[in-house]
Amino acid sequence: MASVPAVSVTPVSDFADWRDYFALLKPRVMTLVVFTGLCGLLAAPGHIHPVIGFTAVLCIAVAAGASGALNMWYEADLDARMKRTANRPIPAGRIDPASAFGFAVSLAIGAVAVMALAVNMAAAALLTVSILFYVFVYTVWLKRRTPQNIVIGGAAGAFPPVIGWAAVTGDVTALPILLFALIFLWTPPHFWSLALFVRGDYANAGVPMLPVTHGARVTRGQILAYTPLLIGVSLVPWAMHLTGAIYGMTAAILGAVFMALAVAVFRNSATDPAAMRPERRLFAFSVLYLFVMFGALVADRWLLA
Ligand code: HEM
Ligand SMILES: CC(C)=CCC/C(C)=C/CC/C(C)=C/COP(=O)(O)OP(=O)(O)O
Repeated sequence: MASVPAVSVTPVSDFADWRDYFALLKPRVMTLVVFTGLCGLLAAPGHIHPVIGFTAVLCIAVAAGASGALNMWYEADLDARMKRTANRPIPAGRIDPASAFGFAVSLAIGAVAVMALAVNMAAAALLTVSILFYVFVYTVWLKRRTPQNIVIGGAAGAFPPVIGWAAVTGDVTALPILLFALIFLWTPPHFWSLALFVRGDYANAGVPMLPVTHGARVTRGQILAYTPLLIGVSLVPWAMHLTGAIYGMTAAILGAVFMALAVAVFRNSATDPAAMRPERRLFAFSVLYLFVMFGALVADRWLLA
């Protein structure tokens, strides 16, 4: 007798729950966005009521999450072709694109509206620019067109400390502009070190990331070229006496480590991701670097004030 076929039970994970909506917000990347935004706010001169300050940081988090969700909505086709992203809620079929789009647009509009009403117009305007930059300039316009996508489009991720600062002061002065430049110059080594060891994914999806279009050697050279620029800019706030010794020493020490790791990447000639330990180390360190640098900025302002 033929055996009875097993009844197919749809796994619970095929249905969206709150965790899938949360995943749309790219929560891991958001940690650093929130931290740099909070540090921008804490480093700014003047006073902000703690509830308003909390609201401003929440708006930055929600807006960053909303633009991450819009990025996932727009790129579901690419995400489906990459191992790292294939299980995201939209390509995996757990959230339908229309629901994701509605969710993301509502959050983005809500975040800007609350920032405008509860905090100030300068912070709301900067928040709007950063959302539009991530969604239109990076995701829609540049990502599929040029290996410079993350250099130009990456500026979106440099806005949070400027927004945090503007939430307190209502304006933008030299220090927040330097913090913007710091993240702007940090993004290429951050991303290209990762892109080297996940190059295959981007090649499969046809995304023109630098290691795909110009190979590992050029990418490693570009990482090495950006690192001294990053270190140079990181020291300017201290040289201009906009920050104190804690920040200055942190920038010097972490900058030296960053440089040593970038040199190790440059000296590596491996093309097999399994032999890209220097690249993995630099990527992991890049995240720690930004956390510690912004922590030092706040420590300076509050401990040495
Ligand atoms: C265009 C610029 C950028 C690109 C293309 C990029 C890309 C990536 C990718 C693909 C990952 C891998 C892990 C993941 O999918 O979560 C990652 C990790 C990460 N990125 Fe970026 N990134 C950029 C800029 C930024 C910025 C500006 C920040 C924050 C200031 C940031 C913070 C992080 C953090 C914290 C992680 C680690 C997440 C984890 O623990 O897995 N990134 N980035
Ligand atoms: C306040 C505000 C709106 C902040 C902007 C948020 C932000 C951190 C933007 C930086 C860009 C970023 C994380 C790109 C990720 O690349 P990707 O989207 O190509 O990554 P993926 O391959 O993982 O989808």
